[in-house]
Amino acid sequence: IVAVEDDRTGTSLETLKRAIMDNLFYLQARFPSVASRNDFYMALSYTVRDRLLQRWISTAETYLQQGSRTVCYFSAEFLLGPHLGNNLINLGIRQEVEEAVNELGLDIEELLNQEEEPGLGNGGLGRLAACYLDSMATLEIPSFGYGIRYEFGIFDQEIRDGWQVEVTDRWLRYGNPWEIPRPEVRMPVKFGGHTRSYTDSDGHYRVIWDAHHVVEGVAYDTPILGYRVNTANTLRLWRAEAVESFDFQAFNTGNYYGAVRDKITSENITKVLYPNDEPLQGKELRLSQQYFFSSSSLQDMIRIYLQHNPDLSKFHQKFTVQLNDTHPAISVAELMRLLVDDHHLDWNTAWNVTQHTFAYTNHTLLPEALEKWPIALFQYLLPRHLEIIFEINQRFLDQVRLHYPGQSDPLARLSIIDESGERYVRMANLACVGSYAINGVAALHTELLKATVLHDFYQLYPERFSNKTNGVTPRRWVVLSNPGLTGLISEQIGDGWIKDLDQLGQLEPLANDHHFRACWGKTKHDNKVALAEHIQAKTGIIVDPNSLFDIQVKRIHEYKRQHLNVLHIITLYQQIKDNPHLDITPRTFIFGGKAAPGYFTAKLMIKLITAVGDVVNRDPDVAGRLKVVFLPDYNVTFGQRVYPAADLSEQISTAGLEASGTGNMKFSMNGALTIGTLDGANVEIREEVGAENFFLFGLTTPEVQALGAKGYQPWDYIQSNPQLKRVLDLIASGHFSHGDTNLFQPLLSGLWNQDKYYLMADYQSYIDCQQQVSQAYQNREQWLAMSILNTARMGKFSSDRSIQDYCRDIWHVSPVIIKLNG
Ligand SMILES: CCc1ccc([C@H](C)CC(=O)N[C@@H]2O[C@H](CO)[C@@H](O)[C@H](O)[C@H]2O)cc1
Repeated sequence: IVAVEDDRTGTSLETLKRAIMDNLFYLQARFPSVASRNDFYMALSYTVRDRLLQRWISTAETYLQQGSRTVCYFSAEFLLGPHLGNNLINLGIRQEVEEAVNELGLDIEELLNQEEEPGLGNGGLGRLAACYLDSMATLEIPSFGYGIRYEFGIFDQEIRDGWQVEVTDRWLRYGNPWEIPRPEVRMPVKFGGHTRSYTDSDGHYRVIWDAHHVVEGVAYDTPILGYRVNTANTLRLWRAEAVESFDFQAFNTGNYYGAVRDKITSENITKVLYPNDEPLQGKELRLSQQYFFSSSSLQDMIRIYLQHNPDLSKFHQKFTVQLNDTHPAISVAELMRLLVDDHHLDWNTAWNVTQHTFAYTNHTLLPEALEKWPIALFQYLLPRHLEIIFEINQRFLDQVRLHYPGQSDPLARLSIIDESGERYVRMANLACVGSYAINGVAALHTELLKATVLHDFYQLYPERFSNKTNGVTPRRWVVLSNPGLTGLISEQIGDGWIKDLDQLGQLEPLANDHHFRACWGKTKHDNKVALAEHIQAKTGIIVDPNSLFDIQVKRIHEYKRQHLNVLHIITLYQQIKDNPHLDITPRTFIFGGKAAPGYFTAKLMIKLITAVGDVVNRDPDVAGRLKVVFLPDYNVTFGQRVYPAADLSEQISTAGLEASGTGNMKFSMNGALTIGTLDGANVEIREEVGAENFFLFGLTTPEVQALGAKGYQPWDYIQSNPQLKRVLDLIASGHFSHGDTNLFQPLLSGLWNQDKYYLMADYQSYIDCQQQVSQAYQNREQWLAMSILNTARMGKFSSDRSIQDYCRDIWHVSPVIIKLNG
């Protein structure tokens, strides 16, 4: 008897081919000859989705049955990246599907590139959330991701005449096969209005919130499949809908706008992601977005909880919530409101539940990124929460007063309310007061948190503080991005490393193996050739894959110092102009990154990069030995192309300012060597790979602080360094701006006068270090050995290790093994 495989779950060649064609027919209502590439992409995606649904449903069922303790990851951003390729890897059916697609006369790469990536995040914070979802599922941890389903994600970036231009990201225009709408999961979210209090029949003090308007949060679920496990967790993203999407009365009176006003204003809440990656803009809509998803998520958790437990005083034993920075910190006040006002718990019980539910992760030390909201805005938008925050703060300060008898300063600093000048609600303080655990994202960052911005809280609650160094998922960032390297590694040590990254250590001895080094080098070269083709296709610039690929990709920000990188390029350029026969290591400088639309200096930095590129790339003296490329629209798909092709990873932020960095980990895992400062996770990468395999330069954090304290004069460094002066003068001369001496004035005067990020102080050390890099690159065997050792020693930086740390030290949650039913 020929066993006929189930069309929905079978993975044999014939079954897959039939399933793809069935989905093209029954879901896309298309037959092959008229079907578009998107039709085939959709048909394939549904075919793959079918094969993870069984896991998804079995997982949900098991969690319900077992009532497992569950982690909820609250994040305003999830930078997921394209799903199809990742799900093929995690299901372990990449080969089978590629064969089926080929037999149908289609090209899997084309179909993979058809997917619009869900750009529901800005940068590091959003991508970390996505890596953590992958690891929580792979480690079989019962968990939910909760966030916002923005209709428009991070803008698409185009470069026109060297300048960034933002283009709306209509990622949903062709539909999204990876989400399941849950129209019945709707949560009412109130805004504005007033509160009134009364004493109820049992003499309890009760508060009613008469809201100005109500918006409904509607759930959209995306399966998050683990790697080679049966677990598929859920990412629940909320979309805002009007309670009444059409007002017939208004319509009948001919007030057509009135008829849809509610619909428009409500839906505006989840219309678009705020494209800022550090600088704060106290916009009302931003606070509305934060409250909207925090409230919808907490209401949903209480709904799920009450299905099995009537007693909410034990809510924190079932659920724990990780606050991804302060963006969801309003949740602390919202859980109190839900427990006290809606479920009539007494204040102390509710506070005990709240404090044992939340844990807070800080991702930045930049003062301008620490969120604080004007009291007036709170009064207007969230009047009941303001009352609750005042009550929380009063009770908190009563405690603090015991700790600091007669001292007002610590109280003023610790208070959730900033009383100086216009009054604000400090969201980091609310998060710290309302959480049982507080962590930074790299060892240095956590120490700086304890010593600076959260020092007072550390004094008060030292036991709550811990470090949780970031990590990245090796599934997307090695297996999916770098199949060549994956094959080479697994050939040598098996594929256990994909779920246990410390096994990469077994590669160490091979660093001394000439043949393995050659294979390693070839893999890297093949990736560089592929990237070179992509660069030519996207920008028309021809780059030499034999040159050193020196890459800096991350959000554009002065503290990340992309402009210091440019100073190095101009230094090399001048050396060549001075002596065209100079023996220089040919380099290709590749940049990528978006600037927040309102961040003028960052946009000018992009223009500087493209302007210098235009001149250097065409200069006959340079003769192609230096190439400068700004590759537009840096996103997850872009990252998957660029990390495997790098020789040198630029991690050159001012010491003390990059909380961790995660690109640094992705580069090193793919065999790139790092040039960097002792900042963020660079410190730990250097510890793991060995100082001899890391190109270190620049001031340390204490040195930066000391220089700042004693009064930093950037001009002193320029005066005493002719090479540096010549570089700045060349920019000022208009050499890179068609003679326009004004264009880069704002950048130059910032460096001459203030140089807030110590570029002048670090310039010479950086240049000297880059010289060492060029020399090292000349010694191919040595470079390959260093590259192999970098990858071999990256075990610590798997997001699986990070999540295991959170489970052990903060969440106290254990894996639940899923058995597939039916
Ligand atoms: C209010 C606007 C705003 C938006 C996003 C943010 C994020 C915290 C910025 C961010 O992405 N931080 C990065 O987080 C990464 C993950 O932990 C770290 O690796 C980076 O060092 C940090 O800059 C701050 C302020």
